[in-house]
Amino acid sequence: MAEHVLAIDQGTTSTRAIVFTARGRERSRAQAELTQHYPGPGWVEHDAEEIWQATLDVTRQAMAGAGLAACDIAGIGITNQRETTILWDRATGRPVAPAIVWQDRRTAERCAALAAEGAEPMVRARTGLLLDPYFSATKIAWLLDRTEGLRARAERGEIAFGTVDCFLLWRLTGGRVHATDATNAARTLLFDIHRQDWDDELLRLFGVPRAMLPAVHDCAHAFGTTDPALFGGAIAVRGMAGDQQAATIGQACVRPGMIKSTYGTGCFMLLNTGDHPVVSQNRLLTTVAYRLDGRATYALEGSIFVAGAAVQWLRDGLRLIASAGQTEQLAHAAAPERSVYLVPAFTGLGAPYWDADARGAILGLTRDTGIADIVRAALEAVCFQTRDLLEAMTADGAAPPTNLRVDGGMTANDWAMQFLADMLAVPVERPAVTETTALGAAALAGIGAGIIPGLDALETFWHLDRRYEPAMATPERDRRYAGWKDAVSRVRTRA
Ligand SMILES: Nc1ncnc2c1ncn2[C@@H]1O[C@H](COP(=O)(O)OP(=O)(O)O)[C@@H](O)[C@H]1O
Ligand SMILES: O=P(O)(O)OC[C@H](O)CO
Repeated sequence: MAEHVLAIDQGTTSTRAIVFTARGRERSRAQAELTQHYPGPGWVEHDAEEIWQATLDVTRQAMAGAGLAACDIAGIGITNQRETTILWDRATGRPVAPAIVWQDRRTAERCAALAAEGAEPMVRARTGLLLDPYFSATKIAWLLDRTEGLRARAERGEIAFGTVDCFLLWRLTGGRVHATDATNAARTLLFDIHRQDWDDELLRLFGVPRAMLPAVHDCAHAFGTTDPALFGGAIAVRGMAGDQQAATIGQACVRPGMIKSTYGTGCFMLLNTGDHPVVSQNRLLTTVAYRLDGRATYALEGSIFVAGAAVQWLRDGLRLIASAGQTEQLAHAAAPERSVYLVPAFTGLGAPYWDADARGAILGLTRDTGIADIVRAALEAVCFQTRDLLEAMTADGAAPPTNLRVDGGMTANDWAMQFLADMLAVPVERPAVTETTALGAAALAGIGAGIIPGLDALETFWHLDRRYEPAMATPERDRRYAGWKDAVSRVRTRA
């Protein structure tokens, strides 16, 4: 009997495939970097063909690394960067434009116009989201309106829309299946999270033809089987979830009140609110954490657009550092008395500010400011923003957490994790398996395949690697956070 599951984790900066056992142990992995394209200020694009080729390569490598054939894999789980928008020709399977990435701000004006028309309350009530370029709907409309003849073709059903999960499923199944799951659908601005269905009024508002949309299924579902030519035999695709939702599962945050924060390109904090969709009074998002057996579990989400991306910018943009890992040693070396603040609003500000037009700034520079101070400020900014989110969540009525489970590439940085615990005054816990996103997708596939009994099993998969205890005195913590709030107020374009 096949006793392994394979997770495909298609993130913003890389594509990974990881083979897990039915007990959540990693057997092998493969990874490929993804090229980022910045064709204009605030624009971010990916090449969907590159994403597909990388997915094929890493999947084959991970299977070979574990010495497994297609018949040994009980199911594939797909997890993905969310919201990123791909349109393709159903006849050829080829993308008709570059993928517009979740960070892209090109539709900020359109969102502002819709808000001025008074559309936001209805959009919020049905989707749990806000009118922001982050989500897919205005990106789809932008593509339809900017490419000659595309809207008419979409209306005739010749063009398909999908987030990355959906596009990969289409390609994996040889163009036979056009489907997504409820967590990804919930990020489009077109999906009613209460009725769990696409919404005609939202489709009209955003100008998106229904004929483009995929079917929406539970996260553990028989989505289809891969084209046998791809991996030497057909493999069933049995799990699917957006990456932050998959990380919530992988972190075993499967009971109401449990909370996790993931530090990859951006930072996303999700609080499981059970079968109750909590409406935030503090500009957090209400979203689907997962849907199993037709029942949705909801989450309150705080989304920050730039976390590890600030470290990448220091490395690739400014060339202040040679590697992300160097930031730890430099942060230690920075003089503690210097107060430099870096507001990484490169693509606007996400939760709880939602200011698409804000742009980044570095404040508090003096003649003796050095590279180490700027590096430290970039790491601190991620922690300050996490505190912004936690304060919004507790203001929304969440009980103050007893700990925060963290994961993602940036959590390798011990200095940053200690500062995070200090800033939140909450212990921070890093699990032994930091690939929680992939683990969550693998778990969904394992549940779909019947080799993992259910979400409760995730609790037995979770083991602590390191716990960071808060050590900073309250006045110092408050002084530094007040400095951050002041820095943010300087870049905001609206209250
Ligand atoms: N030791 C480190 N210190 C700080 N940031 C790091 C470190 N290692 C990796 N990162 C950052 O983590 C991010 C990669 O994390 P990952 O979870 O793979 O992201 P994604 O899923 O968004 O592609 C990069 O932005 C990188 O700059
Ligand atoms: O690629 P990540 O891990 O930064 O996640 C991206 C998010 O899903 C965007 O909403």
